[in-house]
Amino acid sequence: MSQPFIEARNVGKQYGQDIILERVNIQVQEGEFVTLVGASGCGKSTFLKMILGTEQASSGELLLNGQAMPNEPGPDRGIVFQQYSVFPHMTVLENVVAAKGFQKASLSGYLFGKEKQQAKDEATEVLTQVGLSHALNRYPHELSGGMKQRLAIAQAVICKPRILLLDEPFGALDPGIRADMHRLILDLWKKHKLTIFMVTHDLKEGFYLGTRLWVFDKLRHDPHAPNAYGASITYDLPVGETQDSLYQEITDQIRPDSMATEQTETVL
Ligand SMILES: Nc1ncnc2c1ncn2[C@@H]1O[C@H](COP(=O)(O)OP(=O)(O)OP(=O)(O)O)[C@@H](O)[C@H]1O
Repeated sequence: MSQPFIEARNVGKQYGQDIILERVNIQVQEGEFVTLVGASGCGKSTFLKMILGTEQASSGELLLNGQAMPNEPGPDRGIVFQQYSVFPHMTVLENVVAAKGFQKASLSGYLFGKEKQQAKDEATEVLTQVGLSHALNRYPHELSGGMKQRLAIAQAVICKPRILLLDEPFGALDPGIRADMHRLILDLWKKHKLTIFMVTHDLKEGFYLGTRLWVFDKLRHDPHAPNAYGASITYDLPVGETQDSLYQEITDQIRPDSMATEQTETVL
């Protein structure tokens, strides 16, 4: 097998005395679509932040192409959060052009002349891909939740990341809109040959969208010291094209408190 694109070797993470993650060992090849599920607070977002470069492992090694993961965000890694992270005072087009500008090395992030026109053309192209070509001149407050999330995705995609990190990106959207977003993300994944890591609280969504599903859970518990042990990846499953029998098996096997109690319905 070729060198993994991303590899975690015995990765652990703690904040002060609290152990969040321990003994995380994984290898991921470029082009995989990994979905991450697990109880609230078990460290899924923390793991994404370590790939993004805004958090570092406390122990072990996290590698990108065999080298230490850069300890700051870079254009090769884009992220979309559940809460819409767009600039409220800019139009849809300006938001995406600005995202491209911040990618530039210039301190101001401003683009000028030919470069700016090129960024506008690229932004228009990406906004067409995410279905927002009719809303280029609207402001975020004039957009629906789904449209805002399409905009946030366009901001990430224009930077041409190789890795796209999605932290519950559809959690705030209603089921009908989520089905549209699923189609969009699968299209972008294929078109741009992305490697995706997506946190979701919806197990069915995780099974449907991913090529691989990770369950984060604690293997060790001390009832007197709940933060003495961290979560690991307790299941690493090939998924995709909803495998109903496997889905049922995992639903039955993972601890009842491993998933959020919130019941969300996924329309597939
Ligand atoms: N900067 C920080 N300093 C201290 N503790 C933190 C910090 N960031 C996260 N934590 C703690 O780390 C634990 C894991 O948080 P994280 O957000 O990774 O969990 P999660 O699995 O993504 O949860 P959720 O599903 O609710 O989003 C939590 O207990 C959280 O309070």
